[in-house]
Amino acid sequence: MGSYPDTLLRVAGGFAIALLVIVVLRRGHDSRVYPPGPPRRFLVGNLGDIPHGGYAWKSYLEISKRCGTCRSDSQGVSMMIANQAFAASDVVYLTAVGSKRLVLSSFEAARDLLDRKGAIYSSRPRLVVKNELRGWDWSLILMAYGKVFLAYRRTIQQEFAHPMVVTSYRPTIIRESISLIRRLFQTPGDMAQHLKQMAGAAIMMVTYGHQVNSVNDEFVALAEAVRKNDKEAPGSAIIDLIPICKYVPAWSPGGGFQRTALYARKLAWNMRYVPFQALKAKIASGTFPDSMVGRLLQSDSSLEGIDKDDFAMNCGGVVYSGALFSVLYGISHLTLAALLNFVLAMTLYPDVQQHAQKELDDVVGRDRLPTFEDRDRLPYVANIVKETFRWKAVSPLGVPHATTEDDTYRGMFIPKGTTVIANIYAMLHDENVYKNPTEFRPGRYEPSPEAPMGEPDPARVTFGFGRRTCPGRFFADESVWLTAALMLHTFDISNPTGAPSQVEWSSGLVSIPSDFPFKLSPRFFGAEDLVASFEQ
Ligand code: HEM
Repeated sequence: MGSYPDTLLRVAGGFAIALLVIVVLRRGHDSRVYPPGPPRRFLVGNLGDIPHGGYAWKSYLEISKRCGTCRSDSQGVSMMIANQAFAASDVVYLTAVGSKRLVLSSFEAARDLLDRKGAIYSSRPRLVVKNELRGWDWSLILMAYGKVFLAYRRTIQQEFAHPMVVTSYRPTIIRESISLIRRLFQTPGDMAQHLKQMAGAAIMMVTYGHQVNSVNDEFVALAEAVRKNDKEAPGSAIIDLIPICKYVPAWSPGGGFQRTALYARKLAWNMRYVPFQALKAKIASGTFPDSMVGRLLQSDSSLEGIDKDDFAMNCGGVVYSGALFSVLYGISHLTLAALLNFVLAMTLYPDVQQHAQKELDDVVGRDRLPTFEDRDRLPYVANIVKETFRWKAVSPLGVPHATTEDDTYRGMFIPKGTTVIANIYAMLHDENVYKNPTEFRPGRYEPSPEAPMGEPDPARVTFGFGRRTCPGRFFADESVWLTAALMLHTFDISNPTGAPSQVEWSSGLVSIPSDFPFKLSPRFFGAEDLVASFEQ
């Protein structure tokens, strides 16, 4: 916000006050009961409660705990009820300057609303800066619910459905994971770079049929340029709160954001146009690498009036860059974050690692590498992957949904146009569901007297909800599983310092751990040769 000149702020402030007066006047006639929320202040509502300055998932969880003692009165105005001990509220409602937010912090609430009432809980909030000024409305991730959204969603979902991943994408996942392990044997200290390259290369290959051979790849650089230029979280700018400001002309004081937006548009265009054109040129020259974008260019499916080239180009852009996630990192960074969390957990929990390695020795032995065919016979390794996705949420607040109709839930009114935030972090650390949630404990998924079916698979939460559930979840899960199994099989992962690791996770749409001490040592004689001689 500091980058916007004072004039714009003053204009924005004027509009805000006018809008607030209208909102307050209208509230006076409202007799509905809203979900609980912190007390609202005159004119500004919950503006001061809406988390700023990072780690919003923790702040929302605190609000939800406090709001066990909040009640909405019949005027829709929330207040704290002093000295009363209610359980935390898993549904919290905040309003500010005309915007409405509902924060869900239990799986049950997310399932009831986002899954079961998907028909009215599957849109995205209006994003003035990102979509309307910077032109990201082509991106499925940010698209409002409707016919065009459904056309894109159907395609991406089919392209990344489980059978498709198994039959078409596994060879790429295997090739990139093996090549990662080879690089780890050569320069283990560069692990983070190698993991990043692996995750990006796999996506790039299945999307455009393009082989990424180094982190300096030209297409990767285009996405990186977008990331560097586009750091604000979508929906966080003052213009998002007061959309009318978007009409401030570029030549007027405070209109500099228009020029920034134009530049951002150009970068985003290059990011999806350049790899797309490169693929088209390859196809024209007769060297047609199998890829999602290539298949779409050749398909005849109905596209709701969207130009076929635009459709294929936008699908490629969505999968590769992941519009929303590229604000901080590309989609591949979600996979990277999960893998870094896995390695960190192995340095912190050597018993877990040894247990998995014993399972690998028993099932796979030491004269070959684990493959997807071994997966069902390696339940402990599978549980390590589940626990990796639960222990540290890589996308702690997911992507906000928005309602397209008024609704009532547990007798509380939820208006049309409400932004709905699923606090994935809170759900994965819910003590009613996961015992000692901060501990990395893969055994929690095994049956026990307290949980006869084991604790629930975090995948029901990690990848979002309902009609917007992550379509890339099978691809991500298989990539993380194979990499984890190969690393556990070939390396001992340890903390060389012996001292506790001081790790911080970044705040933002993707939460990624900071550097931490680790050492990768070959686990048995011949491990490197197994990897070097591996053929698909
Ligand atoms: C560890 C890896 C990943 C995690 C944790 C993850 C998580 C998520 C989450 C939480 C959402 C929002 C869901 C919602 O709105 O409720 C999402 C959306 C999405 N993800 Fe993933 N994702 C991962 C990897 C991938 C990959 C590899 C792809 C590539 C195919 C992908 C493609 C998408 C797309 C296109 C959407 C938008 C769907 C829509 O708006 O309808 N994701 N992801």
